[in-house]
Amino acid sequence: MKKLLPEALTVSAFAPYGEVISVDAAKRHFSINGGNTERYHDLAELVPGPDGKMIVSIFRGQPRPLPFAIEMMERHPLASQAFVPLAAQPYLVVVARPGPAPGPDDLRAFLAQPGEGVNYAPGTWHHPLLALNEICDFLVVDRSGPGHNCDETPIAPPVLLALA
Ligand SMILES: NC(=O)N[C@@H](O)C(=O)O
Ligand code: NI
Repeated sequence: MKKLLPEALTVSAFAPYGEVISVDAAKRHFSINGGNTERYHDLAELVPGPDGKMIVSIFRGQPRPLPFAIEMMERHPLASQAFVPLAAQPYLVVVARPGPAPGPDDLRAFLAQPGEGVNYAPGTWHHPLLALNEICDFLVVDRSGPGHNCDETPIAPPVLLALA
């Protein structure tokens, strides 16, 4: 089974798939509230899609055992989907570029640190939430609206996601 090792999550590396949501990723930040607060501004392109609206949810993810077989990927063709970790644990992100269904060689993995969120652009292939180490909560911003917004595809043969 092909092994997939994660790389560090950076703005440039993740650019084909969406945005990184973090203080360090901010293009613009400025002081507000009389100097009490710094605003890290406009971090992600939220796309609700046709007749949709963006909603905020919390996903409580069970930790995934590693190594973990990546057997499927999904995409949301109509809208973006953002995950922001609320726990002090790293997590894994496995993605492939928007477009035709990916094969085992098209996958990339990133190790996201606490404080680093991701926003999947519409159509970005990704594996469902991959929490690590303990039950972790994530704030999720994604679409509510009519129509089909989740395609799944098998990854065959599966790819073995590991940290080393
Ligand atoms: N099903 C669902 O809402 N979650 C997935 O889209 C995911 O990316 O975890
Ligand atoms: Ni998803």
